[in-house]
Amino acid sequence: MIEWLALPALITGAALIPKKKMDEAKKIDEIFKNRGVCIRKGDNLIYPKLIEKHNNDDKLTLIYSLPLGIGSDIMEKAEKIIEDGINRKIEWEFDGVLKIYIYHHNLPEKWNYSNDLIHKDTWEVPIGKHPAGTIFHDFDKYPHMLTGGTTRFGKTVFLKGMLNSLMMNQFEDVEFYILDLKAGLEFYKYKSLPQVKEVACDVYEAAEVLNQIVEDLKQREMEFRINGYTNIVDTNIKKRTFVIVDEGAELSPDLLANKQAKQYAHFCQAALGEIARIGGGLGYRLIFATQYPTKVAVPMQVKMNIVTRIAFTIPEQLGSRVILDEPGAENLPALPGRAIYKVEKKRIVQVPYITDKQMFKMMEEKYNESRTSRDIVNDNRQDESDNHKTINEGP
Ligand SMILES: Nc1ncnc2c1ncn2[C@@H]1O[C@H](COP(=O)(O)OP(=O)(O)OP(=O)(O)O)[C@@H](O)[C@H]1O
Repeated sequence: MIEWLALPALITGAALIPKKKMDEAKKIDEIFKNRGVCIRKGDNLIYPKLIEKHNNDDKLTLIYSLPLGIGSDIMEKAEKIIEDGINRKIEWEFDGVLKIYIYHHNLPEKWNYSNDLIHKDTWEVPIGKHPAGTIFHDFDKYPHMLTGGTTRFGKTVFLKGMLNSLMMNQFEDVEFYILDLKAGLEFYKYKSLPQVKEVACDVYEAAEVLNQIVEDLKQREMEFRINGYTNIVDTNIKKRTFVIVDEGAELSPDLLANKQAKQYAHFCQAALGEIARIGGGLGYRLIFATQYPTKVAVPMQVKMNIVTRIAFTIPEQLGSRVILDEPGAENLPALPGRAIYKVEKKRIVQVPYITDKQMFKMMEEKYNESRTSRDIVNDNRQDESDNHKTINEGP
């Protein structure tokens, strides 16, 4: 009797033993098999081969050797499938071997801009939180930036965050020209800041401002030539000039109906191309943003000279290719501030959130601080001039 009962008990016991969770590497192997990510050699199918596996506090890194004939393009197709299969976002890169990164911690859905993001006296601005830490972009290393994404996913907040960081970092040495082609609704309010030289609100004003910038650029180029300078970062010149374009598509002749506006737009695109092409070494930094990431909205000359790309959520893979030169942004979750930052490699980040109110408050504090320190400097100058006077007026 006891023996008779023992068998079902064993079976029930076996059913209660939890199944061993399939680990990520095994799941990915399975996905490669199920999706036929392989090449055929005779009767054999050869799949990507896991050659190394590292696990640390931040992430699991899986390194695969790929059989000849399979390139990084397989990941363009497999990325989303792997993410669905392991239920986590992944990052990957290919440098002879395929590296897949699976982070242990998820990104926050929102986090606020704060004072500790200010890197005083540098040209570094926070881009966003990444599972491995906060990522900063150095405008002296990579002078220009192209950003795109569907409306309402955080481009403007991102641009404002950068404006704020640059102001806080380099209060005395930064200047801005802003082409706010959404009728000035976002940036015109910053026009009274001494650092903001001009805010253009339509294609005609933009052409005027860009004309001025191109003139200055030529002048600066001549000065550099005379002095034998090749790049501003190797000189003592501290000033940097940022040209921010928010809604670059408004400068696309193909998207404008009015004949005269088209002509101005042609000029604007050519001028922006020139800034992107030669401005970097001369201290000009172009930030070009658009919510219509199409070939006509992003001039070729601009795109070709911008290494740094930031894509917010974009519905079509085509749009991701315009901004990043590869797919990915179409797979981002529909969260404002979630973006792919690409320079050297792609990283998914959550951009810090900042409001106009917070910016005005920080800027006001900064003005008060700089006025106080300027008053102190002026007091010293007073002493010096008094000394000077005394000497001049001596017997
Ligand atoms: N980094 C962020 N974190 C959390 N929420 C954000 C973030 N950025 C933007 N948002 C939210 O998304 C809304 C839209 O952001 P934003 O105006 O920057 O979008 P946009 O892409 O510039 O849109 P549009 O092109 O229509 O101006 C904001 O009002 C805010 O509520």
